[in-house]
Amino acid sequence: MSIVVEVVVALGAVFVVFIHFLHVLVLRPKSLRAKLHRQGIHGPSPHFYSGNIPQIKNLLLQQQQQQDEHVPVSVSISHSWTSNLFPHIHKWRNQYGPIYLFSSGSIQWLMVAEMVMVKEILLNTSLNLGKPSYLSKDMGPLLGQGILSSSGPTWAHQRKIIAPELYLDKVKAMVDQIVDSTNIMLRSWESRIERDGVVSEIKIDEDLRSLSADIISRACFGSNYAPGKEIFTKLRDLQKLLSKISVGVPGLRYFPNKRNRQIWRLEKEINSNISKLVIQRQDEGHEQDLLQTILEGAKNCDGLLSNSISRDRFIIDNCKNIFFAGHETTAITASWCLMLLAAYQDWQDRARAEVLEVCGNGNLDASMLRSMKTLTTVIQETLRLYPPAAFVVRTAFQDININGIKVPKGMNIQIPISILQQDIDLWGPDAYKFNPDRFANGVLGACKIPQAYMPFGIGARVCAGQHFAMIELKVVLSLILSNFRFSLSSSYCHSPAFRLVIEPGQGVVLNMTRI
Ligand code: HEM
Repeated sequence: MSIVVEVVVALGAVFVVFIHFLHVLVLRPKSLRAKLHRQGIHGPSPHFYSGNIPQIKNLLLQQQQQQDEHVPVSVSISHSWTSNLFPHIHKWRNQYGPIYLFSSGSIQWLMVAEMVMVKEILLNTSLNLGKPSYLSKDMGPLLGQGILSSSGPTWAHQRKIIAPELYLDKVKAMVDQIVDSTNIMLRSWESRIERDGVVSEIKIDEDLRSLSADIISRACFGSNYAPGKEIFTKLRDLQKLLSKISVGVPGLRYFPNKRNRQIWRLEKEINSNISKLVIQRQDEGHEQDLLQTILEGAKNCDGLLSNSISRDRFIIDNCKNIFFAGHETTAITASWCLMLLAAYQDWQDRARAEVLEVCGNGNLDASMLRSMKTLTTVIQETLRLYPPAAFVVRTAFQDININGIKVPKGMNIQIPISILQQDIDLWGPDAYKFNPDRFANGVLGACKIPQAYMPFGIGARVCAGQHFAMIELKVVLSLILSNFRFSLSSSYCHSPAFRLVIEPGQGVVLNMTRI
């Protein structure tokens, strides 16, 4: 009798799992797609389990092979890299128009590369559009339910607590700290140049990542920044492991294979290290850094937040979110900027002349940064051609009408920042050229539709750390420019790569001399 019961229970469990997968992989996707097909929106046919991922991988492989055959070995710097990294978007946009459907496993996407609709989506202030749930599920070990991945009232509450701390006034006070951190890196470059003679070949990426981790650790953890930086090193390893997992394919993160075991171990260690810092902080009293802001915000969690996330999750996840959002993005932008300034010596000279004029022989301070107009346009143009975040994503939490299209509840939306920022119709025939002058009169003068410039996103969920990032970039770049002259090394290979962010695939190698 008991065996019969066990068999019935087991069959029941199998049936429930089967129904769940049937719903997630077949019925729900079919129904979502059908609702958009009826409105004339189409796309490539997906496989029921892996969606269009195999087609995407094939197109990437073909693109890679073509490149290997045709591109001369000599260094060539073309800024029109999006067709190499996202050949599927170019192909399907030509085939199905700027608004089309595709699927990555269980996730159904509406690709939107049409500005009227993009504006309506990003400027929409209702809480019916939010972040897709795969961010907190597949990217859970990294993002959890923090500000980056949450939606609705939970997000609104977190934004209110965290964002003001990242705004301009607070960051201004940090300029001295950013200068101190940068000077440590510059002294190490100087010693290398002295050791090598006059010129040193320096691969800058790791140094800039370490610098950026140092800066964000100080902002986040104040004088506890050394253990904070250790946490960030582990988070970087976690990010690397997670970037290899295809999001949306059910179950991939739960197989007990070597990679997943590493992910689980790192997640546990990071969470417990942050908790230790928090406990230490409660014993020791406090300073007004970002962790303190998050801790004080957590005290007021009882209302809105506690229904959806616990106090501990709020603290841990948001520390991880700040790292993820602010560390890699800023370091990579600095790498791209230096690569471009090395490739375009006239711009390097112009930017350096401005920095020297603004700073004179004195120390850099916050008030000087506003006068660095040329450097600002160089950073803006870098972020246009090489935005670290390639896409902005949203999910419809309710059926929602966007510019006449009824987007059904559960549909995800992807907006290709990098492709819109290089669109000839929006930016003119020199869209693929490096021309910081286009920003001489601000974003309004640079593009037919200014909202098409969105390296930091636009609207309610615009990057909370954009001022922080711009200040950090200006300080770091102006200190480098005023201390060194640099050109691209012959070993530099221009190969933008997409690994959660758009980064120099083989790093940036510069020949550096002291001024
Ligand atoms: C060049 C550097 C950076 C770039 C290109 C960048 C870009 C972005 C983008 C595209 C978004 C998503 C916007 C959206 O979904 O609509 C975002 C969100 C965010 N970023 Fe940044 N970011 C940078 C630096 C930073 C820094 C330094 C910090 C913190 C210190 C930061 C904190 C955040 C936060 C907290 C959010 C979430 C905002 C929300 O959802 O309300 N970012 N960023």
